[in-house]
Amino acid sequence: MANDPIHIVGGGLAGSEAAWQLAECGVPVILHEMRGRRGTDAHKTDDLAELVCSNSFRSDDAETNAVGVLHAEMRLAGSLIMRCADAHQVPAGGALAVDREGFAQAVTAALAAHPLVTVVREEIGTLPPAEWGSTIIATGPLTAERLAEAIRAETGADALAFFDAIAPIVHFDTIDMNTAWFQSRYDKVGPGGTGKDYINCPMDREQYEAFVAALVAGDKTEFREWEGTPYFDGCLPIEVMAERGPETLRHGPMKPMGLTNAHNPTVKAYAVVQLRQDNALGTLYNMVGFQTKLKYADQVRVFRTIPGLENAEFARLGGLHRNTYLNSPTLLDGTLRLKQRPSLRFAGQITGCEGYVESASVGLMAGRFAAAEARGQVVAPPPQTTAMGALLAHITGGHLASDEEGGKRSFQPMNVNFGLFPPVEVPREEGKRLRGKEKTIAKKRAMARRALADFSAWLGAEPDRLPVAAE
Ligand SMILES: Cc1cc2nc3c(=O)[nH]c(=O)nc-3n(C[C@H](O)[C@H](O)[C@H](O)COP(=O)(O)OP(=O)(O)OC[C@H]3O[C@@H](n4cnc5c(N)ncnc54)[C@H](O)[C@@H]3O)c2cc1C
Repeated sequence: MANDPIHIVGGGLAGSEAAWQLAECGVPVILHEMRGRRGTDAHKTDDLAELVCSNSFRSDDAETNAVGVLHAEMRLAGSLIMRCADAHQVPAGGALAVDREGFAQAVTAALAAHPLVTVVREEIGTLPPAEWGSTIIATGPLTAERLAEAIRAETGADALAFFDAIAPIVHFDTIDMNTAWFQSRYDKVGPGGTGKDYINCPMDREQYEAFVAALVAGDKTEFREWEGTPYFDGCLPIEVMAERGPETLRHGPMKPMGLTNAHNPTVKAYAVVQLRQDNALGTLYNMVGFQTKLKYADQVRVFRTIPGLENAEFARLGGLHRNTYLNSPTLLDGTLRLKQRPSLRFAGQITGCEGYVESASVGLMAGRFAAAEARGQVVAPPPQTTAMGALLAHITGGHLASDEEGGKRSFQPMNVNFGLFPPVEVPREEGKRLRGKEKTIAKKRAMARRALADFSAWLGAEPDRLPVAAE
């Protein structure tokens, strides 16, 4: 019922946006935030929606940049986070950067002033009691331990990750398939596979030795205090493996066995880098076993020495940091509810998105879904052609769940990027005229235009129209 309050746990970017969307729909909200009672390893204040690190919401270009499109969609949907970011903008070229204190204080004040929002400062240490009814959990990458344990007990040990060991993800159309080839190791056909499920990039001995030396010499990010958890097997950074000896990688993620170079079958590769399809659309591929702490510039420099990846564009670079997130594609339904307990919805980075804006946008969707449900309306997610829909599809199932080595989890958090959008054709005349980079930009423009048109249509089609930006 719309008069029963909806509880939200966590008043970060996602929880604050979800609370705003609900309240603006006329649904009362109780927002439980522990800061004020206890802190996290990264937050410094008690403000809601505190930015824990950079003060940038990244590119504000809604014509050729996916995060800019996400900004635009959020503004169309009456986002509190975007309204406060716009009001507290500081100069940053094409990026949207904010005065962090002014921004967080504005979000805190707007929620405190809303008659339908009650903020309670307390840590929630268990799963919400049944009497709470519909609840959104938006406790973020640093979810307090007791609640994280309770979520893990409910969902299963493999369902909640505490570490984000990220391998770089490459846009397929930037891989040189005249050098690389499709093949699964030993041509093995896994469930739903074809025996050609991986992209393989070959190296000869000289290339391999130079590559290992570059990894060892590369500039690395140091662990911060709050990341002081030791490495564990299965997500050792690639450069740590390289440091263990020159042959380690050839017997690990770069082993050449069971693979025959389709372009040069008689020459055996000395080592092979494999990439695995990362989204259902086949537009993104991740570098298998390449989780890394190399600094971003060095990742680009060193990984572009891999034959076939000389011109690779990365949808995301690798990293290794503390991050509590769900294996959402198996756990959540299309409107972010826990399948096994639909009164619980999740939002923000804990669902497996990455970044301030993405987290807030998932909060926005969760708030709208919960509001529609409270009002007895049918909930329709935004289409995958929109930035929010593309992100939601990544979170709730638009990825591949297993790999040929036996169904290991492969879901990794991700920023919004055009690789998550279904492909689009540029108008024929334009397509004929353009080449290379210009064509790529034209495609991005077409995706951005389509996203904003479809998002506006989605907003307009919502029953009983949920709030949108002031017209
Ligand atoms: C150290 C660090 C640096 C980051 N830097 C960036 C960056 O520079 N740029 C970027 O785009 N993204 C960054 N991120 C990623 C991510 O975008 C942010 O963490 C973002 O704040 C996530 O939004 P959220 O709402 O999901 O979680 P949060 O903003 O973290 O909000 C979660 C809230 O839940 C509260 N909470 C947790 N457990 C409980 C509980 N049991 N009971 C009650 N309240 C609870 C927390 O106090 C917090 O206020 C960073 C993440 C980390 C960890």
